Amino acid sequence: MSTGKPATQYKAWKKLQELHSSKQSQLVLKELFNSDSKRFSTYSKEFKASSPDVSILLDYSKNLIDEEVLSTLFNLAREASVELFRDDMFAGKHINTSEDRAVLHVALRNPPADQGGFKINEAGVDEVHGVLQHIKEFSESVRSGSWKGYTGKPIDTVVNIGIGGSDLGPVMVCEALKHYSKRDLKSYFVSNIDGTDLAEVLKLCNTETTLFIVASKTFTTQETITNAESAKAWFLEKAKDQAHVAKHFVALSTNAKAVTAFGISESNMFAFWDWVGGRYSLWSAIGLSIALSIGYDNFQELLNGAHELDKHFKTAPLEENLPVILALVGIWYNDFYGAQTQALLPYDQYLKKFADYFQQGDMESNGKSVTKDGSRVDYETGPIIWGQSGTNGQHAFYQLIHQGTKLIPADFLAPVETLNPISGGKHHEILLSNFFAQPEALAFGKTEQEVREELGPEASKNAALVKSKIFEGNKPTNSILFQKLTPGTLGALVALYEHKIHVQGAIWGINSYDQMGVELGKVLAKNILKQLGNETDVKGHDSSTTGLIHYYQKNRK
Ligand SMILES: O=P(O)(O)OC[C@H]1O[C@H](O)[C@@H](O)[C@@H](O)[C@@H]1O
Repeated sequence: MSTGKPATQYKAWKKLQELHSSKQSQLVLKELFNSDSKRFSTYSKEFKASSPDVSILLDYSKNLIDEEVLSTLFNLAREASVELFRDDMFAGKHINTSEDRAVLHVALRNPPADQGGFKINEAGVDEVHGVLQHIKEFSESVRSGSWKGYTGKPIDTVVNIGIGGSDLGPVMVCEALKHYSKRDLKSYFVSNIDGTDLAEVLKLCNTETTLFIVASKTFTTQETITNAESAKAWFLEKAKDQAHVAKHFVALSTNAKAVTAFGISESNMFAFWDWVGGRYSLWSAIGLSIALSIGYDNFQELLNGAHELDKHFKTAPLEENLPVILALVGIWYNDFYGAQTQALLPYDQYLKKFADYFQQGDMESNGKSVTKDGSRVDYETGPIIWGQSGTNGQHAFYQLIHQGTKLIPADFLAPVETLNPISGGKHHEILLSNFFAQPEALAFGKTEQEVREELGPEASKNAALVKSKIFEGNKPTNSILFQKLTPGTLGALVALYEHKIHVQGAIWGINSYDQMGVELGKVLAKNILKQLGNETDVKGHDSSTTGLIHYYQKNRK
């Protein structure tokens, strides 16, 4: 089990603080590369899955690290019992201590034990393959057209209604694997309680040919249940008969009672279990919209790719372990350099939702300030995750990364092969040129002398211009090159970052698997909702909140 100890108590933590103060001036990328011609081969590792098209190269050589820093970071991981905590997760121990739950998204992509899967003892784990079979049969019947709507027509539109983990995973994966999707089966996602979200999607739907998936682990989330009720009302306005609901509404949930109370029969429910965290649930029944879009075999490939990365995480020595390396390098900046954020910059248009997805994955997991043993941390925990696809980001916010005052560690991701080699592959070559150029420029910058040479005689006339064109460099990045965006590769990439989050949480001693901060919001909004009817009901707030509610009450039509 994770020690739950404050991280500052580890010897390696103190050593890292010392190294940071004593070595910072020596950790200059230009010099580190000049003095070591093998730096790339020393600090890059390749993950290869058994499937030939799934491989990931992690180059972490452009980080402000040397052997001493890195070995101390690995010592930190050992002192924090990262290996034990990892094994506890795979064994089904209740590492989500506040909710007394196992954390077993790895079980969702685990093949049966006789086919090389991990042995995991936890109630529900032996039901995983039965639910996958249900997903397979159902998705195949919808995709083939044998599942018919209430007027006998096949389904041509799928609307997933869910929020948070019951939305972001399917949204990200359906976008990322659009290349493999069935184009005549449209997918929409409704998440926001803002009626606009549902209303705009319903304008695109036909009651006779639309399937609604109500995705909610708890089946109590206000946004999802309200959206689902409104979608059902819209459907019944046309379909009239309650019995038709069974052909157009299915549920993905752990809460069978609430699902039947909503009017969806258990035979139309795809189950999962309390040991699947919302932000780790795309591998579970929550992935039904993915299987519908890309087909069950591709969905299975996604699971297989994640499982391959799970095996790597479980068995590779820490020094060779990609999620561990990413986690430790991240901690170096987050806790010793004072970096506040981490950018995710995929040079692959299909991955444009990758950073959005890991905003929840990382920030809901590691946005905590109390350790498992209840102490307030006196160090930084989870970073702010942000980013967008390259090269769009270059024309938006890279200026600040290159020349601003903040240190922004960034991960660059790109495929070796594109799925769309248009114009003879020209686009992809340009894209990759940018992918190679940006980390290089960030690391090595541009000196005053280089700027002067570039400007020529103009330089001596305009000192301010010279200064404005200098790039200090020494900005750290990881570069991740994968072969091609297949379902298996995507599965492995997502699992890579999931396990990175796990390792960081273990070192910080926090519970990465609860989300008490989000729960509070749900309660607060429900209390105010009851008071919105009458001015006299508005009680118990500060003058600002009361004033705002009164203003709304006076002005609403
Ligand atoms: O699937 P549900 O139960 O509707 O929860 C949706 C989301 O609610 C909250 O925001 C959190 O608990 C998230 O982790 C969760 O993903």
